Amino acid sequence: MIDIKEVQAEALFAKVIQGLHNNEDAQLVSITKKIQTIDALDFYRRARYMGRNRTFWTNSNRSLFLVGIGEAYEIIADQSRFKETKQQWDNLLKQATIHNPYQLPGTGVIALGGMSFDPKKETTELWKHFKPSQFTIPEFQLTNYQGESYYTINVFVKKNDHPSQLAATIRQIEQTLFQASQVEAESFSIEKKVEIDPEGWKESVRVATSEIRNKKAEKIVLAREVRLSFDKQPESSVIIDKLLDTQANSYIFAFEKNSHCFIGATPERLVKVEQDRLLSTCLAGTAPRGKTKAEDERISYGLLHDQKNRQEHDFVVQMIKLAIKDYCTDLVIPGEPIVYPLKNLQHLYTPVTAKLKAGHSIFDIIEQLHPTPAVGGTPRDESLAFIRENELLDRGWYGAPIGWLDSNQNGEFAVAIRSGLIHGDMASLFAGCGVVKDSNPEAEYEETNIKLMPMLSVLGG
Ligand SMILES: C=C(O[C@H]1C=CC=C(C(=O)O)[C@@H]1O)C(=O)O
Ligand SMILES: [Mg+2]
Repeated sequence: MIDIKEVQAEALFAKVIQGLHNNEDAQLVSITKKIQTIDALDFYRRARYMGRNRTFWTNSNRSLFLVGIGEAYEIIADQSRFKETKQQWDNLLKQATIHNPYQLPGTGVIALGGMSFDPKKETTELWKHFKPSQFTIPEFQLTNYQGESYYTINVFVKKNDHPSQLAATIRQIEQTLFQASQVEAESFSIEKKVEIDPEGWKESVRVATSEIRNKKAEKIVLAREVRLSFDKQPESSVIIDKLLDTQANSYIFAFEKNSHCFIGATPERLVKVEQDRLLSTCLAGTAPRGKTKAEDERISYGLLHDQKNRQEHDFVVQMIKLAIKDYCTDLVIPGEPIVYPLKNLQHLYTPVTAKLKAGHSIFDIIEQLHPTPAVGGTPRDESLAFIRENELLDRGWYGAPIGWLDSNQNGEFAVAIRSGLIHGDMASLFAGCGVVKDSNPEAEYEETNIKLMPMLSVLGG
């Protein structure tokens, strides 16, 4: 990795091209500069008609926004996807020329992407554009970190590229990206809403409960799908806008792949790493919000003292503790959960902090953690086998790690729940819940209904 201080894009392209030996040789050039603060969603909106995929990401306290436009490079992996993604990323960085004087988390070259929930489950037509592991190094990237904007261009330069042509193309695209134009967002409305086999789903909850009572597993998370059709294809920027307005305390994300867009507002952090500081979260156990303050307090007190929900939560705490202990020191996990309030529901929440041991990366942690019992179950293999066989849907990227990493040991991944896939003028929304020995199919069904609300309400349902 070459780090340089002062740059002119065209001169830098020329220098890098000169250093390439043959036609197969290529190298990533990444240039970051600080710019006047601009709105992340505006930047995303302006790229709408560029014929490039867009990515949007913001963390739950809105201290970081990332927008990626296009693909300068893609890292795709299937088998051994954690190790392979890490290796491809390291190789790319080793050869890259990077100009980033700021070194703040999320600035400079980043990879943004996600994974499928279960690579062993056959991919259906619905998720054909989303790979088992797929990370994009965007061509154009905006990082808003603590209210300041940083702009990055990434170019994968080849031997027979022309520096002046590359620079001219970039300038042309930047005219659109930085032009203060008001892109009118057209509204859309739902024409049809279909729940995919709710009775069949309740039956699968019944079967899971009896497996658990027969000691085949302790917890199994089962998800279901609701399919919507619209009068026209919903534009993702409209949905993001509404999610930003309504879903505080949640990560908001969108990954476009051709005419498909995976989008949502998840409250669940999988892992955040800043240098060697590690944060993870146990989030499981659910209740609705109250209509008045008094009712809300009564419900959260009830949630904190409810045996069934505490058990659901505790499986996650125990698993995360075990999964990361060999990779960390200074591990701190409080003995009691607290309540994490969201707009439509509240969860049991236990924060996890630790120090990542030298030599380990965020990918090692994701590999250990995914899937936690908040989206898979306990024990992992048995619950996954049950889901693979009995669940009535292809989860695709739902329930899986999504996030970003930079070239300075920083990164953050969330668990992609409270989400849906927009495909043409249709959307598939997903919600699941933790089935334990005392689960009641009707109550679990109601729980998935409130988990569908964040997405349903912004889509007009
Ligand atoms: C699997 C989902 O939620 C998980 C996260 C928090 C609470 C959960 C629960 O109480 O069942 C689930 O484990 C989902 O929203 O689709
Ligand atoms: Mg639950």
